[in-house]
Amino acid sequence: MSTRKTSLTDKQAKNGTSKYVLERCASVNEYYDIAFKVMLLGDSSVGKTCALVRFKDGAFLGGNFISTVGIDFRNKVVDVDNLKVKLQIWDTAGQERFRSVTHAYYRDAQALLLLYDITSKLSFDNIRAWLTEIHEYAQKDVVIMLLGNKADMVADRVVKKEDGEKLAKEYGVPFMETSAKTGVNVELAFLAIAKELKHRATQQQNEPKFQIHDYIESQKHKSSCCGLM
Ligand SMILES: Nc1nc2c(ncn2[C@@H]2O[C@H](COP(=O)(O)OP(=O)(O)OP(=O)(O)O)[C@@H](O)[C@H]2O)c(=O)[nH]1
Repeated sequence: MSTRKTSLTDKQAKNGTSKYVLERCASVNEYYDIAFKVMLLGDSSVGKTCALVRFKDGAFLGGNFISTVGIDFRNKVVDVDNLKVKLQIWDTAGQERFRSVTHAYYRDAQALLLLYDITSKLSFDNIRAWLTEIHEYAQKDVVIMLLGNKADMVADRVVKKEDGEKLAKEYGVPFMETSAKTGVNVELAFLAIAKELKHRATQQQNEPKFQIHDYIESQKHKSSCCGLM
């Protein structure tokens, strides 16, 4: 965990602010009913940190790219069916040299958001290797969601949306395309995960199972008027 400070400092330096540290202290005391650990995974530069900052702060970290060092986390409490659900979201370094550090955190995670970059074929091709790693190190019943990020970069797209859908179907995981830059589907991805985890933890025997795929589709359609996809 000695690496966490380094990555925070790097990203703060980029923003010229130390507000993240203050926010983190405040959020430690924020009231919640139930908490879950979520991890962001995927190749370096696919947009894991930006997706987290978009969800947490509603902002986009543009400018020069500074790679995460090791692992870092941020908390966010969301309302799910009148319960306060705290998501402790771990932002991992995509670079190969930090893999052994991040492996140690897999086992505690209840959900994994696995990202690729729609403008990078390599990041998409590497998803299979990430899934192999997940099956090796994560809990058997971990919730996995596949995200094709940078959906705003239409002109540079090299991975078709249908290819993302096909891969997700093959592994039986939910999928959507996101943009940390415009915010498209970022909140929906985290909320769908929060709902799935909350339902798993509190579900009564006679209650119908929460269907994450159906939820995502219904929300996407509901929001299509407002720029979501
Ligand atoms: N256009 C666009 N750029 C993005 C998006 N998400 C991230 N970026 C840019 O992509 C670069 C990498 O983003 P990061 O969030 O730092 O990537 P990361 O996956 O955390 O990378 P590592 O920390 O090395 O694992 C940065 O220059 C971001 O500004 C997006 O949705 N759209």
